[in-house]
Amino acid sequence: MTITKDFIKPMTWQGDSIKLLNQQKLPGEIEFIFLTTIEQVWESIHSLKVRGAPAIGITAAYGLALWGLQSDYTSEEDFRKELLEKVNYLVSSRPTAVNLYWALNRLVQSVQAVHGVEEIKSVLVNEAILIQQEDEQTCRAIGEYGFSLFPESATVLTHCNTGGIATSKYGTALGAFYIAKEKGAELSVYATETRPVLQGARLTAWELQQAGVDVTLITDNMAAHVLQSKNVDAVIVGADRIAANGDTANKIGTLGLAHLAKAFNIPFYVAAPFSTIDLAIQDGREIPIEERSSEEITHIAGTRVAPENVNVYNPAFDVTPNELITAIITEKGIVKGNYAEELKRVKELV
Ligand SMILES: CSC[C@H]1O[C@H](OP(=O)(O)O)[C@H](O)[C@@H]1O
Repeated sequence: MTITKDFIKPMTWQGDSIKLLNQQKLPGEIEFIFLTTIEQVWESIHSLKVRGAPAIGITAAYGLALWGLQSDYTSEEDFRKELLEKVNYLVSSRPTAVNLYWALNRLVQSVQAVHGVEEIKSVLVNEAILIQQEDEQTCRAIGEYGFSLFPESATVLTHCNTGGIATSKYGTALGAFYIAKEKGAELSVYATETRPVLQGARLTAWELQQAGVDVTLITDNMAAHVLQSKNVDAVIVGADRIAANGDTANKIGTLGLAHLAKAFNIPFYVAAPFSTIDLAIQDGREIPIEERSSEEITHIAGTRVAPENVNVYNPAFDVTPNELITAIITEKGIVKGNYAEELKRVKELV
């Protein structure tokens, strides 16, 4: 059974708007919104209407292209100057996922040798479309490599949401489960709910259920017990930014899972495209960690569950040191060992 036809496209270029799946409404409602301004794109990324490193990169690229089409510059110099200001504006929506910067920078590079405002506008649109198209094949390849690591009828634990809606299609870590389904392999997945935004409970459980993948939802604080007692064969997670030495920023809670996997001698895999690898930074200490609003923690479904004025710390990501990562699964293969050398070598293949 080929499940790919059933994927919901999380974002679609409409020529004068971006059709976006509003992930804040899932799983109860499948709502599409149409973004018509760069400000709406910024807000959709910041408020997690669209989230997932590759997905926010693609959406930001469409946002920049949309702004270009709507601008009325005659001076190419002025247009280019404002273009860079809009890149910085979009990058400010979320600081951790390097895909946001990677996609926007790719658009800027794509018009370096192009001249004429109208020509530049056209190239920006085409490059953004190309990024989404390429991401589909990239994620499928990651899924194929990820699946190759799992034993027959494996039980796997995953964190947050790294599925088709977090990318252009297939996802990264979840891609392995989709490929398994296509190949008739029956995997069992434990999905952690992933407080505070509940990407696991709301999105991963929903995506895998829709795809007919056996998924069991657990709370984050059950992970140790599950890894200790449920014969889990592997842990696989996504990434938002991977430093040159393999240190990986991912959803808060990932670091704890990596230590638990080590303690229980379970392989710990990171699945990510090369657009998530930032060779410009040497190690995880340089990765900016987004801090989000206290309301994400003090409220559940709009109801206050913590006292007024309580101190809150809400980092959206943590950094897993490379020594806790068994392998990094990319579209160009499975990277192991000396990540500083291997990531650089494999990146040259991309
Ligand atoms: C392929 S999604 C990668 C990554 O993005 C998620 O973060 P967020 O939901 O805040 O955008 C999570 O860390 C995933 O692992």
